[in-house]
Amino acid sequence: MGSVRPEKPVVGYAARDASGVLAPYRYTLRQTGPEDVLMKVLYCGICHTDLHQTRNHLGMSNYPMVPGHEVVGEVVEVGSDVSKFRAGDIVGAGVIVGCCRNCGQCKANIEQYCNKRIWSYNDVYTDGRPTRGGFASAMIVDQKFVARIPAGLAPEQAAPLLCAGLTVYSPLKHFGLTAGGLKGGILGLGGVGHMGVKIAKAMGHHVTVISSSDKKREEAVEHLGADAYLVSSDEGAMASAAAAAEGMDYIIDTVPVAHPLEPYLALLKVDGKLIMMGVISEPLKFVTPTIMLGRKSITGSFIGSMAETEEMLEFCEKQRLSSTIELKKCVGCKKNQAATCHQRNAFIPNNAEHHQ
Ligand SMILES: NC(=O)C1=CN([C@@H]2O[C@H](COP(=O)(O)OP(=O)(O)OC[C@H]3O[C@@H](n4cnc5c(N)ncnc54)[C@H](OP(=O)(O)O)[C@@H]3O)[C@@H](O)[C@H]2O)C=CC1
Ligand SMILES: O=C/C=C/c1ccc(O)c(O)c1
Ligand SMILES: [Zn+2]
Ligand SMILES: [Zn+2]
Repeated sequence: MGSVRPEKPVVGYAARDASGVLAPYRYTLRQTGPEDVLMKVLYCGICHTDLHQTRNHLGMSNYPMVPGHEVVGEVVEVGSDVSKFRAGDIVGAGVIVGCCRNCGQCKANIEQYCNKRIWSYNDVYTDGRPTRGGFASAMIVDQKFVARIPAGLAPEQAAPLLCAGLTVYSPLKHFGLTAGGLKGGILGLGGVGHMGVKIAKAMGHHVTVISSSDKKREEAVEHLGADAYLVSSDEGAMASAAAAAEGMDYIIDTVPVAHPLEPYLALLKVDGKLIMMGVISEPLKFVTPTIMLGRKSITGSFIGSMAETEEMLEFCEKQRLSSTIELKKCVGCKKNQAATCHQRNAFIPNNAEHHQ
């Protein structure tokens, strides 16, 4: 006998092609299984990966696609084997909603590197259905991939932490870059970059924002608390920074398009790390002396684990860190109440019933 719970009809916003346009799309969620958490979506951040995926930048997009992987919701129903969450809890889900649980990576609690990871959208779930993300009225997620949003974090502020926040927190922890006094660079001041500044500052780092223009100087220095600001096209300023006695311990590179690496490698100190975050499907170039003469590393990192998600959320609560967001009302309900701020967009689909 299967579950007697019915499948839940939902409305989401789907890309039907690579144009980048999203429009209402109706579908059903699977029945709430024993390990499942059904959540009403309250807020969902917009990550540049949503743009890459909806626009088929990676050549792997399947349509219709309901994006969204910075999801905060209220638990509506839990499966029989779920004890950690109950109806009414405020929870979050991110980029990954499944893994094999048996491989070395899964056993080491770095399930984001499992070769059988299941993405929260544009993938196929264990039941053979397409996965659909958080630009929707509701989502069902296995409890392993659900995190509790701490009471001290506003739900809408928490949404971008589930990808952008985690994406910078994880490599700083993994590469041992958490000590106070380190010198860090944040290349690209968008969703991931602005969380990079906040988290690195909270760790006590000296933070330099490296941006493509002068437009975000005030944002970086006055609002986010960056210690220095470099415009990447200002060759004089870049050369002076590279010649500075002490270089940077790390640079978190969030640029989402192909770009030269050598100007940034030049800013690193001996043993410094250029940590690539951007999803770039073209080859990047550099000449080897730029890393050899300083034993520098170019590395990458992919989101973070569920254990790190919980740790990062606690860190943000403790440090009173939040994301900087722009709230957008659901486009479908026509009540456009855009409010406040800069940098990030939050998509608010909890009015999706309006369209049913
Ligand atoms: N590795 C991982 O696990 C993750 C990877 N990503 C990837 O990281 C990248 C950044 O994501 P996110 O921060 O959400 O993106 P945003 O669009 O919010 O920010 C990217 C920033 O890069 C800079 N930039 C420089 N050149 C360009 C360009 N040609 N087009 C757009 N931006 C440019 C801009 O900063 P400025 O104006 O300061 O120059 C911009 O604000 C994406 O490729 C995304 O897919 C995202 C999350 C997780
Ligand atoms: O935003 C989160 C996802 C990041 C991501 C990283 C690497 C990759 O190949 C992707 O398709 C997405
Ligand atoms: Zn993301
Ligand atoms: Zn695995």
